Amino acid sequence: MTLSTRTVVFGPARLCIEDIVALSRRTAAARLDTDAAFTQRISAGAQYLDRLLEEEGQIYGVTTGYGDSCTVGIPMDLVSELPHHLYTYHGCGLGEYFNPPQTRAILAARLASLTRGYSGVSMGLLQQLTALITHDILPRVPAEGSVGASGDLTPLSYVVAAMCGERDVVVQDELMSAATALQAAGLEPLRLRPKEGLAMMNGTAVMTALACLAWDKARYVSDMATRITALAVATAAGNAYHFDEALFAAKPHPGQQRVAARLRADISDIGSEQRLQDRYSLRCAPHVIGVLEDALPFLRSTIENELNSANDNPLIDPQEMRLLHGGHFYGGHIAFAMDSLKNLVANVADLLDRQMALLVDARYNHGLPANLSGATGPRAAINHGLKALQISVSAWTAEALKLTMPASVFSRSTECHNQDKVSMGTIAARDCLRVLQLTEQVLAAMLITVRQGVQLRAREGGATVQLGAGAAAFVRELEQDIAFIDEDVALEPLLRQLMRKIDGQAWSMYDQAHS
Ligand SMILES: N[C@@H](Cc1ccc(O)cc1)C(=O)O
Repeated sequence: MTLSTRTVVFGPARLCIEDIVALSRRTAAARLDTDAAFTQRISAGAQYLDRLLEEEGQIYGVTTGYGDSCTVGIPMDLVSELPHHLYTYHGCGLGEYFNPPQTRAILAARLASLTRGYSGVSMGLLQQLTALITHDILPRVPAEGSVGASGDLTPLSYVVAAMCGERDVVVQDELMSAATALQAAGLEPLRLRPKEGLAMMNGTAVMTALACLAWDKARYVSDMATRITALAVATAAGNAYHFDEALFAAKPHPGQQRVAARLRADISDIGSEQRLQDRYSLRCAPHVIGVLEDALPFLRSTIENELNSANDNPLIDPQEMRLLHGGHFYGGHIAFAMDSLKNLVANVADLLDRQMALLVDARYNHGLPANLSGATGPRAAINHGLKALQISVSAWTAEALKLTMPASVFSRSTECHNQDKVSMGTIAARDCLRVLQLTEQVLAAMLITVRQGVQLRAREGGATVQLGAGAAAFVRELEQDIAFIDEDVALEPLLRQLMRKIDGQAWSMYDQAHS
């Protein structure tokens, strides 16, 4: 495992999506801020809570039961056991487990919230959570069971349980008990102080972590879809003038203008158009990808505001010595961000699916062979080129589109009507990641398609556009990975290899100054 020298410092400073992504990929290390003002703030919060307890004030979730059970008083001699009960009875998650990068992002997002200094947790708890990240001890967290509004209670119960030496973790691909992993790393199981169970669980860390990863993937999808569009126009012998600067100056969406500018840099007309106006999947590509591009800065600020928020309950203000009871675990902003993002991304998948439909169809591709098959002579009859790949793209696109139903509108009253309105943000974020995965599959297929198409266009003639330097270099890179297809070949291994490269964002395409 290679950790770069980059370190993400958890303290008062604002974190960004890239910090969480770097921690999830283990290209950065984590540490707590050592500034005295920060450590004093954390200790002051814990001490204030102790004092409140001594005075036997009523503190939700400390001297009361949880949620609707807040009317139940907890006898003082049982207060210390309460936090352990919280994670224990929430140990009812099901479904797939979050993968290692997702789990790392979850740990980091929870730490980001607790280091706002409003949660009344001890320095020891923050250190234990940081230690999980540093030693890459990854709690095994089931993905299902959060309504995303009492926080991600159930999935986060697996994080706090692991910190206490309970349930299972994965360390370097090996499944083991948390107790064994803590011991091997020289860490003591944590004994929770009052309120610490709530502080760990009563927040939006799971959906926020997934949102950071989704945003990062979506930004890359936007770039790749733009570059692929340029190569699709080149393959189809389409027109670059649809992306004219004066044309786009007349419609002032900056993201859409940026996509058009990127297309202009990638392709320029060399005359003799085949068709005065290309079909929408080519001509209106900036109008589809541009919506995603325009939404990204807004979504970033929403996701980062949540990431840098104290999103538990109750909050403890150590400066003003106030206990604030509220509902900051409600993930409405992330639910909206993820419901929106999955819609934007699925529309891009659909755009690319339509482009592929044009390119493989000899009725629309301006003189290229059916299915973009490279076979010639008698062997052309038995070769079917990209026929099946296009069918797969149709399936992946349909599945992505099907998942765009918003999750947030499925709010339902739960927990004896205490949680009578909930965000469903975690479901939205999981849907969004699945839509992204399907869209990346479409991207992988389109890389094969345009790589094949650009060569066929050169072979068949009738080119109407010339590639810019960036696009031409990209085609040369694609040629390293993807062989020209003349004889039929099973494409799954190649698709998987391309998926890995897309996930690793192996190609850098455009200047990122604006997102
Ligand atoms: N989110 C609830 C707390 C809660 C915790 C655990 C539960 O099982 C239910 C509710 C609140 O702060 O009001």
